Amino acid sequence: VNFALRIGFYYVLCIVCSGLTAPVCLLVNGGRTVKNMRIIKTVVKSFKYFFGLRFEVKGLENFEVEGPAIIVSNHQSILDMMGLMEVLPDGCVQVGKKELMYAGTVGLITYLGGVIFINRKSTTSAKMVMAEVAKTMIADNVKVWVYPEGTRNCTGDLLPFKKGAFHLAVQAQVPVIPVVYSSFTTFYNPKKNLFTSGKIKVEVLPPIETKGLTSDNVSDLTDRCYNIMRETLFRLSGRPGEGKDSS
Ligand SMILES: CCCCCCCCCCCCCCCC(=O)SCCNC(=O)CCNC(=O)[C@H](O)C(C)(C)COP(=O)(O)OP(=O)(O)OC[C@H]1O[C@@H](n2cnc3c(N)ncnc32)[C@H](O)[C@@H]1OP(=O)(O)O
Ligand SMILES: CCCCCCCC/C=C\CCCCCCCC(=O)OC[C@@H](O)COP(=O)(O)O
Repeated sequence: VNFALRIGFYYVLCIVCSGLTAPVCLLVNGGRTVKNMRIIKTVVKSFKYFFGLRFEVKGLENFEVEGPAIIVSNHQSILDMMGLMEVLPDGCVQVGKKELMYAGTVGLITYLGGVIFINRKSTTSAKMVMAEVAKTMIADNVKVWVYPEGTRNCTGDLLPFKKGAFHLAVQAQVPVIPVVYSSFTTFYNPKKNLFTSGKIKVEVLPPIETKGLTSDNVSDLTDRCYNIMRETLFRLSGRPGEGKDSS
């Protein structure tokens, strides 16, 4: 019951705050633009106090690359939105599933914030959207945040990475910046109805350059990021190597 109440409250908070923030975004910035993320971020950063969550962030200076970049991070839960806003650099949009667009006021606020919507069921259309993004991120100087696991996963390990983020980085010839959040399993587990207060360690890792790489190198780049992020996840979560073989 406690779990349902807390998660329910989170949903209500998201829906109500989106409804209140949307008109502010419209008044200040006039429509769909990444500038709205600053406003959204300010609102969302207060959410953690309601749930007793603390963030310990390291490596923020690694976001200070010149020009655009692809940011990749692990995706555990809808609660990630708080962790996202905790560190989100200016001028950064996220790639999200298109279903989010229809989530009422939350859909509206993600639209206004400039979230790039993709249809995960159609590789062809997702690739087309991503190719377009590769061009516009240079022109508009924006960073793009992608969850390369492609779905939520709260097992304490990483799912295999989808390659979209890395194709994007190579096509735009921009660095990849990995961000890792420690495992939520000690304080959040929907299967066990667990959702207590807790501490989340966040580490922004050094940028990985892609200058000169071609589509032939995408698989290697993906594996490299995966391995670095998995090691970091285990280190931050204090469970070195547990789960699968680390190969
Ligand atoms: C005030 C209150 C506010 C409250 C509220 C605020 C909220 C304000 C924040 C919102 C925050 C949102 C956060 C959302 C979070 C999600 O919604 S996460 C879910 C959606 N995101 C993703 O899925 C991103 C990751 N996925 C990808 O990048 C995937 O690669 C794609 C593009 C979807 C394609 O998927 P796929 O076909 O399943 O996968 P994949 O195996 O990668 O590709 C198949 C083949 O195509 C190739 N390929 C893939 N992409 C490309 C490409 N671009 N070019 C060429 N080839 C390609 C691959 O290499 C592969 O070929 P092989 O190498 O196997 O030969
Ligand atoms: C017409 C009224 C409809 C009302 C519907 C209201 C729904 C309100 C929904 C959401 C409140 C929480 C918003 C947090 C946004 C975070 C986005 C997110 O983390 O999405 C999950 C997605 O990345 C992964 O998708 P799957 O794990 O594959 O699934």
